[in-house]
Amino acid sequence: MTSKISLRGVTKSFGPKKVLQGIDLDVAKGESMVVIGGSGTGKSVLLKCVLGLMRPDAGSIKIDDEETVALADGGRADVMRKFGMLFQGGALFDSLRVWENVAFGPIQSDGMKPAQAREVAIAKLGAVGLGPEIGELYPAELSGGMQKRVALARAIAREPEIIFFDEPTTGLDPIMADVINDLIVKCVSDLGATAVSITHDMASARKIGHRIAMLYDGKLIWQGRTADIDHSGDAHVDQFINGRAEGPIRMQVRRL
Ligand SMILES: Nc1ncnc2c1ncn2[C@@H]1O[C@H](COP(=O)(O)OP(=O)(O)OP(=O)(O)O)[C@@H](O)[C@H]1O
Repeated sequence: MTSKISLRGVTKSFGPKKVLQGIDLDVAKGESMVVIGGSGTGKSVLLKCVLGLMRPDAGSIKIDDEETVALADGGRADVMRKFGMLFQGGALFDSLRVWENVAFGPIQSDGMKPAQAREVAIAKLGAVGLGPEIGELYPAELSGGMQKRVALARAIAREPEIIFFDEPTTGLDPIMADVINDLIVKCVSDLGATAVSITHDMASARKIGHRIAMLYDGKLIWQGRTADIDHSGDAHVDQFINGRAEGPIRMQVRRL
């Protein structure tokens, strides 16, 4: 089976700081992969490398078997068209109405006429449980949970083949986080999309991931089926998923 996304030997350093030290990762078509790891372990750097927003120092990143690391702007734009993205914090445009936020991709990237894009936006808002009246509001008029729903509607508006979720539950209470997790699962499965998420929320990782990979010290120290993470046999994974202060992972805290 060919992978939708395939990384081999991806490395990235900033000066002397080696953030990624040889990442190998395969995500199959239609699979939902979640990358977990503590703060500062390089989850965002990894995501930016796959998105093409940052260039790795070495290694290969293939999307649909096509090498993307050295692509020039035109080829890069073609690959990016396959992507949808839910940014941490939503990143909605404050000055646009909700429906205009959701319609932004279809209008800007696909050249869809505004009237048709508005229909699409209203349908996608419906898919995340928001009525058409919400489309007329501005983001500032919505709660954090509703903003996340709008951001999800925007991420799926162009029916992307691959959707990236950056800390999708950050800032939400546990119940709203679970609602968003359920919506992510539903939207990804309805689209038949491939999903890659980064998070340190284990409840979210367990709910949305078919497979989980853990990033630690620049490497993916464990990857496997979500159901197997409780029996990983790795002390670092055990400490992380159980949220224990004691264990092989040492947090950098300044002593008072
Ligand atoms: N553009 C950059 N220049 C220099 N250092 C960077 C840059 N981007 C990231 N880093 C460093 O790389 C390391 C990993 O950062 P990254 O943001 O990927 O962590 P993370 O796992 O996403 O953390 P968090 O969960 O807190 O968001 C950090 O030490 C960070 O300071």
